[in-house]
Amino acid sequence: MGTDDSDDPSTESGSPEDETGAQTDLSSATKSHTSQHDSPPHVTATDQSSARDAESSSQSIEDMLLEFDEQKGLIRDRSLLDPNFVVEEDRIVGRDAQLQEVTKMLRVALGDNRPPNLFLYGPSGTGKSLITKAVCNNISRICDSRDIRFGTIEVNCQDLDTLGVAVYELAQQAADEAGVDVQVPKHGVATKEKWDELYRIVNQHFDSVVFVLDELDMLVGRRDKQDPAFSRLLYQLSRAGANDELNAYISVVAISNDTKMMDAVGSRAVSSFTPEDVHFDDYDANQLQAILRRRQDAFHDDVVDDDVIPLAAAFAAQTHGDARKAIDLMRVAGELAEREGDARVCEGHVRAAQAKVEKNRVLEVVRGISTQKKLCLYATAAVASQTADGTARSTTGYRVYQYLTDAIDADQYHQETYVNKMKELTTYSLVDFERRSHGPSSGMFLEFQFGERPETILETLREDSRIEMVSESEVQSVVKAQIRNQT
Ligand SMILES: Nc1ncnc2c1ncn2[C@@H]1O[C@H](COP(=O)(O)OP(=O)(O)OP(=O)(O)O)[C@@H](O)[C@H]1O
Repeated sequence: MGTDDSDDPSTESGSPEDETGAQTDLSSATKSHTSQHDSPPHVTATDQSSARDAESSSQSIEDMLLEFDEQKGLIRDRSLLDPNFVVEEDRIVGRDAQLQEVTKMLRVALGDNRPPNLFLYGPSGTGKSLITKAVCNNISRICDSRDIRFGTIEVNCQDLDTLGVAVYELAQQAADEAGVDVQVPKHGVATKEKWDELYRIVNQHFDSVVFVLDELDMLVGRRDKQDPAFSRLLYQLSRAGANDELNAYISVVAISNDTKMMDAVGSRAVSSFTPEDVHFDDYDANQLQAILRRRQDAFHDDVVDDDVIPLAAAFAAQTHGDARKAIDLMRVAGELAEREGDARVCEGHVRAAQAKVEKNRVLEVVRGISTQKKLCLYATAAVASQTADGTARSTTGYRVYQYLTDAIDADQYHQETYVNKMKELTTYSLVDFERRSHGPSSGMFLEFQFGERPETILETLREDSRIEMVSESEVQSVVKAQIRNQT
């Protein structure tokens, strides 16, 4: 097998491989038909397979659908490989401390009291949302038996661009949880009316509510950088909980990947929000293996090779131990094996899945960036691909950037602009940096480190026709020379 480009979303529709395949089948079928007239029927293996191919290409869509439907898949329970599915408690591994802390703090809701506000932070895929949901689900179940009307009102702030949209989303989620309709329109009304609607729903239907604001730092809003929308949301919600606007007990759980998010929260919000912090650290490869093993029954019995889970865990641990990535790799590997009609998921499927997942992620980022940013990224990734520790110094990256811009006759920015463009790319978590100095002679520089393999970034960027023009081997020689010159 190997990397299946037809799985790439950019080639999904119109699948060029399928077209080529169909043409080959048709031409060989015609040839064998003609030869039957000219000479005695001597059926070769090629003829047989051509005939089979010709037959299968005349199969109706319905026949094909039914045939695929009858094929035994490898995946038995897809929900276990879905990142949004809340797994049972016995499938949660390596998060005892956080589970205990969050449970201890939120259990106050069971005694008909107000739980504290929480700030859960740590890298993506480290179980912040899972732990919150698992604890809230349990509280909800017990509250039901005690006649306490408990609700979890959860929003992911990633796709919410203004405070008004976020408040409407909260009202919508509250209404869904209560089984009623929101009575204000989504657009064309002041944010104050949306707040009032949220308070109305909460006051009418709940005794106690936990608001879960996932990826809160992404809610920046348009107004001003000093007082971002997430800060205003925190202020308003936690203040409403403390005064008469909300009768129900309110706790706000803010979740973020950005450990510094609280530094950006304005002083008004800090004084009303005052959360208890819970830190989620990276998983190591062993923990990731344990997480995957407890989901192995997502697959039918005995269809997953022994080396699949260790390899998927090792790939996911390479970046920062992201359980979502590990689970995703298992799912994609399983789906690749199914699509290829293989009887088992094996190491090769995991490697192909890794290439595909990485490439898709990089594609997602690079698709929308300017040529200049692509050149900065390409130069830096080219350096990182040649250093022993996979890092790239900004000073070296800039020289390679200069070479690239000369080679394709593009505008050339100053080093400071190159550095700023690279820094902007850190918001996509594709690249990170640290300020460093290797002694007085080297001066200060930024050291960039990539979240994905630099080779994947280079490969993806070479799909840009301007970058493709530059000789790969020449870039490599320039990079090597520049690395040798590093002091
Ligand atoms: N300790 C764990 N045990 C079992 N599954 C886990 C564990 N931690 C995370 N997962 C699984 O990994 C995936 C991602 O987890 P989750 O969404 O909780 O991460 P997160 O820290 O909230 O990430 P993000 O910051 O990106 O939202 C989910 O499918 C979740 O079920």
